Amino acid sequence: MKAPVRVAVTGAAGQISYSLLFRIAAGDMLGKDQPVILQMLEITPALGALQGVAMELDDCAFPLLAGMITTDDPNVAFKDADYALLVGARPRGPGMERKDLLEANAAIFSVQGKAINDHASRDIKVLVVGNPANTNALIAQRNAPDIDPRQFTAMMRLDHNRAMTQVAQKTGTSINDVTQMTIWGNHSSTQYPDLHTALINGEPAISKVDGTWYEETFIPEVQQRGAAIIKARGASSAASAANAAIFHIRDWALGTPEGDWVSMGVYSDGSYGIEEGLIYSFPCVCKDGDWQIVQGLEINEFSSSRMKATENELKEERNAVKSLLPA
Ligand SMILES: NC(=O)c1ccc[n+]([C@@H]2O[C@H](COP(=O)([O-])OP(=O)(O)OC[C@H]3O[C@@H](n4cnc5c(N)ncnc54)[C@H](O)[C@@H]3O)[C@@H](O)[C@H]2O)c1
Ligand SMILES: O=C(O)C[C@H](O)C(=O)O
Repeated sequence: MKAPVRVAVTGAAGQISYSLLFRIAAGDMLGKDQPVILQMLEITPALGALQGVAMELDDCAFPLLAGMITTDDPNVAFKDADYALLVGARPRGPGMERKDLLEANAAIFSVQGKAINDHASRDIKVLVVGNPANTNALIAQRNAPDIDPRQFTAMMRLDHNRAMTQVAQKTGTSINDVTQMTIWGNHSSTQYPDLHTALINGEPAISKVDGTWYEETFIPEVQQRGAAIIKARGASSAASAANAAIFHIRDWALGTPEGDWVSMGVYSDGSYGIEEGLIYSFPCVCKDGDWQIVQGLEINEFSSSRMKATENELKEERNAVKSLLPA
């Protein structure tokens, strides 16, 4: 058996975590041979509910669950953490855009970035789920100057999975036939789900669908899927969000399948002309616990303008939180 790793999860009494924690403890994220210690953070009033979640985790008798910490202190939650899933933040309600949450949520991520900087493992892998995820990831990253910025990522995997399912259903194929999907940009309604890079059974996906469906149905449906879930369920996505978080960390830690890639919000190095330092979603290949942006994809004029629009939104969001971004 391997030595246990420490996994910090924030918002641990919330609805996403109610699915996420149990799957981490079951080994779905880091493998069936990797024991985990869960370090669960909540706000003080939610500690009672968090205790109930910890009791349920106990009652599962998970062989891989090597320990648990419940706390309202970020310095305790992130102590020596090897992984951090930053879920704790307010979700949006009907009629809101995710960036409307910036005011309520941004400060959480500066505090947590500092705590990660001061207490976490130097090799920590951070995934920000709380919305607006990309800009919250930027805030956490900028408040953790002693940690490599490449270790802060934002969750785009739910959008990636949504896009794969939409195109598989449209073309009467299986999810297993779809590869090389790409979501560019922000986890928001400006994101650009790009079918030009995707393949269905090894052939260009764009050649299997008509252009009107692509532009007028596929793109807006993927962009608006979060809002559609809120409308249908009366609450934002939870189990599918937890699943996307599991897939994101699993692939980052254990690698992406040969010949395929995933979409991750990562620190831009200027690839594809996207401003350096933004947390922007790119197609990424993961290997040996590291990610690389897929290079050399052909970008047509349509794609280029969509990629720019979502980049511009990220710049605006960054501007709105500049007081939380140390120089
Ligand atoms: N990136 C994505 O694809 C994606 C998908 C789904 C949801 N989300 C976002 O994830 C976030 C959580 O969603 P949810 O449905 O679990 O919400 P929720 O309200 O059910 O749970 C959030 C939890 O976070 C806790 N919390 C608040 N401030 C905290 C802090 N400073 N430290 C620790 N915990 C804190 C709350 O007490 C609550 O228990 C929301 O912002 C939502 O919009 C993102
Ligand atoms: O849409 C939301 O606000 C929740 C989440 O980001 C989602 O995409 O389902």
